[in-house]
Amino acid sequence: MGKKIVIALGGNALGKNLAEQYAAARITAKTIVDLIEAGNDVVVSHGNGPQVGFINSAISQFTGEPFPMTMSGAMSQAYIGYDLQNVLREELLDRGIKRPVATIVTQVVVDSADPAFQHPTKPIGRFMTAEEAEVARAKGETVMEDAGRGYRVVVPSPKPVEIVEIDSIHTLVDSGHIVIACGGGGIPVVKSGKNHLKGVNAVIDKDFASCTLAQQMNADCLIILTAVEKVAIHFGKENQTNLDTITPEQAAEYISQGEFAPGSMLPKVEAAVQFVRSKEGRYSIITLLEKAKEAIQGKTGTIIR
Ligand SMILES: Nc1ncnc2c1ncn2[C@@H]1O[C@H](COP(=O)(O)OP(=O)(O)O)[C@@H](O)[C@H]1O
Ligand SMILES: NC(=O)OP(=O)(O)O
Repeated sequence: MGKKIVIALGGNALGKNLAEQYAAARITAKTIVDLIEAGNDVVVSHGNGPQVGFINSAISQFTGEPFPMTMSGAMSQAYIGYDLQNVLREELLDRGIKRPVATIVTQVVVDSADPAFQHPTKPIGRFMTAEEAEVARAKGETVMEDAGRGYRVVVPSPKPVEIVEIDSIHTLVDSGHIVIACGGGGIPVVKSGKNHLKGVNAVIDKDFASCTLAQQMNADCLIILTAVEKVAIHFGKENQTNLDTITPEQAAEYISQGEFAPGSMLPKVEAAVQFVRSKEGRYSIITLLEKAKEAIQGKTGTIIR
């Protein structure tokens, strides 16, 4: 019997420009359709770290005033979703599979008292040199080093509490649609007044939002696709050791030893552990975009179960 799988695509793994995004989306589409062809139910989510930063700084520069992060997030869901739904549609049709594909603009409720609002950790936009980082700091941005790859602006990243459009996602999935949802972790909103949802200036981590989505969908497996084939301990050092299959307890131990960089690998491993612990039999895979098919066959990737 097929499995229910939530696949989370990394924003950095989707490339730095439209051509790279399209190329990455095509590779992903093949993997996803392989899974669908094998009888699995697949729901897709994606990151937007680089993209939400590009959109926000471009529009803020153009208008001369700060542009809401929520609008930037919504735009990133639309243009990444557009690429993904098109490549998925084409790959499905090429293989003679008739399944509608749709992207849902998704809002995710966060807690306005989440301490994350006081401690920005989510890297967005492009990678900067140390000199560029100083210029950004002087303009009032919070900037952090990102996993040995350069400096990036960081924004608050509250935890997801509730997916607003979850009923629509269920309805579409139950009627056979391939759904792309919770892009960029979802547009962060807080409940305000009786029925109002107010956008907040933050970027939710898509790994945590995908974990929430996977739990709400009662998925068997959460696959997080990124720019490395395996999670490593002593990452970037001479004694780097890649991890194959680990238990959630081992993963938690490595987390407590500070093995995973905050804002990049840490949320992925934390989300994977949270998903695996949420119900007996659930497992999670972290691997490279183009290795997803092999990883699902147990041939590569880091499997947490
Ligand atoms: N312990 C680790 N093992 C593997 N990769 C790590 C580790 N710590 C940090 N990284 C970095 O994290 C990156 C994945 O995070 P990120 O680029 O933020 O993900 P996304 O693909 O979701 O945008 C990897 O490409 C790698 O550079
Ligand atoms: N929103 C988010 O988590 O994006 P990345 O996957 O690009 O970091």
